[in-house]
Amino acid sequence: MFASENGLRGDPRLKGISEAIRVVPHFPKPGIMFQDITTLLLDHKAFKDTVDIFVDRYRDMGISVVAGTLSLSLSHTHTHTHTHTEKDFGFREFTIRIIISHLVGARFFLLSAHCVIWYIIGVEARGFMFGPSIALAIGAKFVPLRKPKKLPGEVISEQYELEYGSDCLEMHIGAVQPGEHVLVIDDLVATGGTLSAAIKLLERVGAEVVECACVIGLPEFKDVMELFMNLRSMCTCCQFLHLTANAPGQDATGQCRAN
Ligand SMILES: O=P(O)(O)OC[C@H]1O[C@H](OP(=O)(O)OP(=O)(O)O)[C@H](O)[C@@H]1O
Ligand SMILES: Nc1ncnc2[nH]cnc12
Repeated sequence: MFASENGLRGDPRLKGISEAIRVVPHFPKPGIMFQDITTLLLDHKAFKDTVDIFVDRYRDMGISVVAGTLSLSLSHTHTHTHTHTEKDFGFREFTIRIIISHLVGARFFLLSAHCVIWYIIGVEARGFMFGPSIALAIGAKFVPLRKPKKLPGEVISEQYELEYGSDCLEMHIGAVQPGEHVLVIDDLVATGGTLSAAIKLLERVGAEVVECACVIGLPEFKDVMELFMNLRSMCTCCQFLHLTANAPGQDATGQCRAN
């Protein structure tokens, strides 16, 4: 599983994070087991631990140092190749990673590549709850991807399908420049449609999507792999939590269980 693959095995933070996420059955429509991270936000320790896991990851990649010299000019950018180790998340070659994560039922998804991140991209609305904290901590900029008609400036749009409908993401033109390296943050990946749309949007403006990271992944959505494989950016899906929406041991009040 992701935790053991990525140096988080036995990490005491995982249980607290897992238990702080509520599952609300049949919301927003019958049959959906809604993973509610608002209860995580009420738990200071669990919330901080969640952000810290992301920050630890990117700090280990030296991103805070590079972000300190962040420049919109490509000529001033220091880019390095980062070789992931088992210790710092254990990322392997893309295809292998996808297969492994799906075999174990991935719950924490992280799309990976090998360079320095300049921008954190948050997906409305729940990506905004984690993205800015991570961006501040590692010294990166934060760019919001918003739902339609929310951004006042000129935008580019990308439509996508959701577990319970369809939607559209928009980003200000000029918010990210061609060649810039970005990290996409969201709370959860289900079908992968939202993250795929985010990546496509960023690719259309010439950005390099270094990674996408979510707190929760729903392993029952197998087609997420195919979606990511069709993208230009390097992507993978991994887990550090094991929260199963309708598994035994989870009651109707929405209590989750850890690995
Ligand atoms: O992997 P997917 O199938 O695309 O689903 C995941 C997305 O769904 C949820 O957002 P939602 O669209 O419900 O919007 P919200 O954050 O505004 O509630 C969640 O926060 C992710 O962004
Ligand atoms: N089951 C779920 N819980 C919370 N957010 C979601 N977005 C898509 N599916 C979801």
